[in-house]
Amino acid sequence: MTSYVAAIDQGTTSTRCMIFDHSGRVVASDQREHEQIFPQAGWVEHDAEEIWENTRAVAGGAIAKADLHPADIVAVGITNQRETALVWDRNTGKPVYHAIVWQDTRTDKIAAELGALGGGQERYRSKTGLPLATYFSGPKVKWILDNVEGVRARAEAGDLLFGNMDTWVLWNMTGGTNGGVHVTDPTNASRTLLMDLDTLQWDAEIAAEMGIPLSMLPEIRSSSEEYGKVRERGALAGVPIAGILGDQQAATFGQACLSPGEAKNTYGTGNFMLLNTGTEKVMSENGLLTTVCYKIGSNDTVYALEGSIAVTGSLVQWLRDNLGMIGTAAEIEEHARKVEDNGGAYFVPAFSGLFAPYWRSDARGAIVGLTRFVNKGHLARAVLEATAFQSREVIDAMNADSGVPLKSLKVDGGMVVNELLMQFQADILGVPVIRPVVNETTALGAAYAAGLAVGFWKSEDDIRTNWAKDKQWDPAMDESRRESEYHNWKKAVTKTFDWVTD
Ligand SMILES: Nc1ncnc2c1ncn2[C@@H]1O[C@H](COP(=O)(O)OP(=O)(O)O)[C@@H](O)[C@H]1O
Ligand SMILES: O=P(O)(O)OC[C@H](O)CO
Repeated sequence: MTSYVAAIDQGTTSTRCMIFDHSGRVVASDQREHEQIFPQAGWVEHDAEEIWENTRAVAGGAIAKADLHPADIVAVGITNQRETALVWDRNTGKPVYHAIVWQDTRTDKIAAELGALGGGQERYRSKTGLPLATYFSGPKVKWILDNVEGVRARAEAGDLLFGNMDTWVLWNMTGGTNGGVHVTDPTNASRTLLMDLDTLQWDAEIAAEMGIPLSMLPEIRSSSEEYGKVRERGALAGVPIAGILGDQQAATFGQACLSPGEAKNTYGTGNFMLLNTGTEKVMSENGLLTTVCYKIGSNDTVYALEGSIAVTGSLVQWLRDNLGMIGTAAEIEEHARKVEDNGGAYFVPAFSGLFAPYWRSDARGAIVGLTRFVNKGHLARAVLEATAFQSREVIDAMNADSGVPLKSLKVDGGMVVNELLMQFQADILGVPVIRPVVNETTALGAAYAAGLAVGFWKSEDDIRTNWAKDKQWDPAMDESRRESEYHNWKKAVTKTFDWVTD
């Protein structure tokens, strides 16, 4: 009998279930989008119950499309949008508030107040690897406890649970109020500002400073081991859930970046570049994050440096949904191809402030360099180029932190079908850009973590063997143009600073 591994990919815009065979090939997949809720400027929420409903639907959908029985699936892995924070009642299974999404900036004041206790934005960096910014989960949980009526008392009474979306999906898949497992993995926990990067345990002192009861926090287990089995009524009934990786770490694993010095860049809602630094924890001096890359069972923890960019693909969505300038995301390339260059226009999408390498929550988006000459094609180019310029900035930071210049870049994610963007990325970096055959590296990485735990794949060598190149773009821009374009971009970025002054 042929066996398979399934992965649930709970992303920012949609939830997918994918089924993989032993060669890492996609056998079937199903996907559902969920609503993006914007209650006010800077706030972004998700309805966690809708997400759980979608998770059940796509698990059933993928199994049906593949015409398989749960007994054909040897393990399931979970991967997820990271940092997005949810608090729910362990007795009823009901969230006390929507999930607060990673892009949400409402915790700006909380971050500033915590920083004022001493050490400013760097207060928790030595323990957690992270700057004190709106991006991470801890302050989002504090906001819920401080602002939703009656919630703090319920949390202190031990009735409430916190989780990122991995934990919410796992708890529900393993039975919810009927014996649900309340667990996370170190890649997700390393995005909360609450986990000590050395011990891989919650830091009681930081949790106390944020007023978060330890009883709410999930147990931190490895990224690859059996946490429990899918509840009997589920589409994957009885299948062991055996892998959890935050989506960007999952993509790093799925891209076979398994040795120190190997890196990938994922182009989705935002962009996330991760460089495997091995068992060494490198502390950035250039605005990058230090994060857990993966921890496979009882093996040593592998760390990564990460350059997180909040807005890349979501800028294309914004053009489509808010401006109606394009009908589909793919149309942006058609418009961009009608012109030779950006016509002098630069679009800095600081919609959630700026993440790496700036960490400026006071920044807001700007289009600069406009003249009467600029047309729709130039703007389309400026939108795509923004992704490539932002990626160059994090790669420069990575080169500076690691001391080893990147020789080539492995890419994946929804935007890498855009050929113009990929060529411009190679041009502006001056190194080749390489796309793998299986672009669904996020789900694949979670499947690998689960499959390794149950012996479906024997070792990381199987992952290396399965990886194959699909396409490569080589730099074709001359050095002086590359540097002058990049110089203009850097100047454009400075125009977004100091916008939010309250
Ligand atoms: N042809 C394209 N050109 C540019 N951007 C695209 C294209 N197709 C999809 N995208 C963008 O890719 C993103 C979706 O990528 P995906 O990896 O599925 O995202 P996520 O996992 O973050 O939900 C969307 O933001 C969309 O705007
Ligand atoms: O869901 P994605 O692919 O947009 O990824 C979101 C990241 O995990 C946020 O840190």
